[in-house]
Amino acid sequence: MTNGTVRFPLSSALRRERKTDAVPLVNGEWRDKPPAADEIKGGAFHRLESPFRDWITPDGSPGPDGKSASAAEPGRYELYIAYSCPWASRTLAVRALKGLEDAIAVHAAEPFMGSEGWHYAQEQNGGATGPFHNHHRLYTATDAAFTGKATVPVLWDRAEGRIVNNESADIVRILNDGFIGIAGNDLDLYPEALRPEIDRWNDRIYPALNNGVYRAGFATAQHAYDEAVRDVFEALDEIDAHLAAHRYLAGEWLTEADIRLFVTLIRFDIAYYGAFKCNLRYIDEYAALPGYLREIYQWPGIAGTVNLDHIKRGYYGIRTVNPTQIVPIGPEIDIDGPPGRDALSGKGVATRTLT
Ligand SMILES: N[C@@H](CCC(=O)N[C@@H](CS)C(=O)NCC(=O)O)C(=O)O
Repeated sequence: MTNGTVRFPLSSALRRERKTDAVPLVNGEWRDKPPAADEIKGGAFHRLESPFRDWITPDGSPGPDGKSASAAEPGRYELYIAYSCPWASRTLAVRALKGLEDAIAVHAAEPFMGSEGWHYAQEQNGGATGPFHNHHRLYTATDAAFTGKATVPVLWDRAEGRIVNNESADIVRILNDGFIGIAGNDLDLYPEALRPEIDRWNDRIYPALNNGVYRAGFATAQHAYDEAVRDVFEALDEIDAHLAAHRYLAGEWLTEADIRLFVTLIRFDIAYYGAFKCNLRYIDEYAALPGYLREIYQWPGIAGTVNLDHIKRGYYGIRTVNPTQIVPIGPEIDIDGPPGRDALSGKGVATRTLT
């Protein structure tokens, strides 16, 4: 011991290794790494950027900011997801709301990652890629020398055998806008007139809540955990007060911002409270949030995108977070009861003309 500091030569060697080599796929080769090993800096969790960011548009013309795009076609694109994952779940929710179930097939991974990351119970046949079990094959089929993480969700192009996009925030917009004439309806979860309001909520909710719970759960330093949990509950308090007076985040219309909030709320009491130690309060203890959560859960199509068993097993199965991987029995949550929000005026999801 020197100057009150205990030195662990092994752990500093491990830290050095992490800097160069902590992602699971290195030059296309898989190495077994615990989730988030590459994303902890100074005890705090910093999420990596998603690398595949192409677009799909109705006619293949470039996407937003001139992004390279291919044309929407029924049956050509597929979603690879895990029900435990909130990022994947928001793409599933938008697929359901937009009536894209027949046009875009879904492949659901097993609820938690094994030594080769996300994997599928049955063999998958990703078009040109052929049969595979492991999700990382989608990444190496797209780029044989890929270095990084093999995350869900993936929006996959069967025709070209490659990942179009692996950023859920993009995929939500692609599903909303890219499949006009193929989607089962004309609903618009990101209407022009509400964009500033939606963007404001997204900017509030992503760092403090959607990613805030991960910053709490993956923190390896007390200060990083404390800060993250404070952010989580400050945001929940503010949103609860807002939703006591407004039906949805952006007022009378249900939008993309509500879907982004929903996927975190539905995981909160059964997973984040325990596994990620976000335990100042349950969602169920708030005034407006429980009814709001029930309303969105009971929205046509949404309950089918939620698998509570996978959520619990997914989070309590994360090795670094819960080494025994024992899944707790409780708490029991009531999401089928009446939402009780009819006193607040709401118009549902807007159509493209915001009628
Ligand atoms: N920015 C990505 C994040 C996706 C993500 O982190 N997914 C997690 C599951 S919830 C994952 O696949 N992690 C794999 C790993 O960390 O190796 C998105 O929103 O699409």
